[in-house]
Amino acid sequence: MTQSLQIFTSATRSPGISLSKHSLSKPSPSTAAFRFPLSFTKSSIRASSSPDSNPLSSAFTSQVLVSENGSTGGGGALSSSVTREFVPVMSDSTAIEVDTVTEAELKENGFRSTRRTKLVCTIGPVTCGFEQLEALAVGGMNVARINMCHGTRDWHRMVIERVRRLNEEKGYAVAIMMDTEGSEIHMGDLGGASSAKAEDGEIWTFSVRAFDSTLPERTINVNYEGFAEDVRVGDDLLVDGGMVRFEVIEKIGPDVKCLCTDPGLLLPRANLTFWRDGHLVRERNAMLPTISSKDWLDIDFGIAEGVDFLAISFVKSAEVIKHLKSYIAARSRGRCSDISILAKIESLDSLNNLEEIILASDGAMVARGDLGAQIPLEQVPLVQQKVVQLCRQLNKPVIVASQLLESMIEYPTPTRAEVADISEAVRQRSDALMLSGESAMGQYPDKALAVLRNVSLRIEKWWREEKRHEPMELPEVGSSSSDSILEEICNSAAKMANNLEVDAIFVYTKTGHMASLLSRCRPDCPIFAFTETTSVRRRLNLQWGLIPFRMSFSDDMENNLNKIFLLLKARNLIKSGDLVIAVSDMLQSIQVMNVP
Ligand SMILES: Nc1ncnc2c1ncn2[C@@H]1O[C@H](COP(=O)(O)OP(=O)(O)O)[C@@H](O)[C@H]1O
Ligand SMILES: C=C(OP(=O)(O)O)C(=O)O
Ligand SMILES: [K+]
Ligand SMILES: [Mg+2]
Repeated sequence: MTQSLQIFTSATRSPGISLSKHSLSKPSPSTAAFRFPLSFTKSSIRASSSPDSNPLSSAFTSQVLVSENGSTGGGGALSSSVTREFVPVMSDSTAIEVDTVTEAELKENGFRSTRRTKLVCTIGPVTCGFEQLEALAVGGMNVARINMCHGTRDWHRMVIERVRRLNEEKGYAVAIMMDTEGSEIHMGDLGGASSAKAEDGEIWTFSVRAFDSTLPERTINVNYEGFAEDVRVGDDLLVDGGMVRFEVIEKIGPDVKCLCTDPGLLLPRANLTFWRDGHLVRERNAMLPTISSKDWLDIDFGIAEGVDFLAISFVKSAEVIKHLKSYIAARSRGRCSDISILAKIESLDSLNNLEEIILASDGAMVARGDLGAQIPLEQVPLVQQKVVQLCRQLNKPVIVASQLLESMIEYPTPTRAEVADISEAVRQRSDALMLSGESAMGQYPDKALAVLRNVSLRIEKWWREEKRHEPMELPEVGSSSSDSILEEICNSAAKMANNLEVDAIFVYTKTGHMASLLSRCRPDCPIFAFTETTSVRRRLNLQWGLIPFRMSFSDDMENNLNKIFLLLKARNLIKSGDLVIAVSDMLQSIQVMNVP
């Protein structure tokens, strides 16, 4: 017996939330008889293939006629034949885009245990191949990050193209995040070496001189011309926030002689900070622009390549984000909503302007690597907690980044402390976790990703089992009355979903806004977000609990629902009797219903 309770708000007609109609109605699948392409395993295709000029899609798709009662005909068995092998092809307007991993996860574990925390992988030399990228996608990568500190633009373009191809051919929605270099002080390349060991008591030269061929022994290039002027004898020079430590002992023109006091491995282009009397010296950094001239060229490159996220390093104020946003809007003539700007919280200045910066941005990253070089290490966990909480209140996605599994760059198993650190980030309900060196140049990128995945799943399960609905205040984020209505609908829908223990929330969202408002509530069930645009689908992939689908839909909510039920049932992603709540930003309503 399928019943649906529809609660309509009549906001478009009268202001405020008034429940003008309560109706019990039966969704009518009989209205939805239409053709749509579904994907099949190779074996089932031979029975019925469709004419298609694309050799790939014709090899993998078939036209299926959905009859009035929702059963399928002409295509062979659907349920058991859908495996990870098939390739979804989405040229038809009545198809639905979902990736094979989501599909397999939903089938294997059911709605409740799909992963809610999203995973970001930095792509580097060990993961830039197509097969390696695919392995990461299969392992749960939601966002691929390219770091403009490293590699050439051609290399980055190649990675972007491969991720695109993966999405197109395999139905993934892996988003691309480009991370700017920023203009803080850092070392140069180590003359081609992948690392150099600095031993206790050794004397190294840090120099702003340009060396034409090979670097002299124990010499490090510094990218910032004022370096030798700015440091003083007696200063502490920290590489990568203290991974290696030197004391300045002598200045000779452009050369600064330093004594190694804490030995360690120097990595190419590592960040440099200097400290005097226990304080970070940052006058000069404060004068450097957040976005350097090289960063602007990289940003142009990112816009041209159509990346989904730009992560801006060493953001100090909201102004730079606002400026960048208007630049992008002008550059892309109105298509500005296609790129989200993430502020990296990694400098002392960003902490002083935290709320303004997050408000101006589309999301934030707790970039613990550099942050730990700018504030005492013991403060980093508290800053993380604060940023994660603030982002959720302001409805901005937040990523926790750096050193989550640092030991796995070299070893196949994580330390217990690393597992505890990941658990804490998941427990804080951050939207996403990020791998850096672990996936860019480590020996076990897939294993590291599996650790993130498994720890996320375990902690999320614990949350649900313990029914730990945190009493977090979610303040209003919008300014207009229609914003308030949407927020109330989402807050109520999420609460109803928890109380009624529904299987999933369905949201139809054009811009993604309503999906993010639901995600902010962190409900117990997953949120199926249906959107019409591929780029919105990709961007939603960074947000907690959202399973993004792309399909075209009409203004008729009931039609949309029936279409979705048919499509998802045909793929065995939902079944008759499942309880769902549906909301939409086109029609301000909350519907509770059993899948017919
Ligand atoms: N595109 C790339 N090419 C080569 N190496 C890379 C690339 N991206 C990242 N790496 C390697 O992975 C390490 C960790 O990446 P990440 O944390 O993003 O950079 P960083 O250490 O500069 O902050 C880098 O130090 C570098 O050795
Ligand atoms: C993510 C960070 O930035 P990057 O890797 O670009 O230094 C960080 O500092 O933690
Ligand atoms: K960077
Ligand atoms: Mg950084």
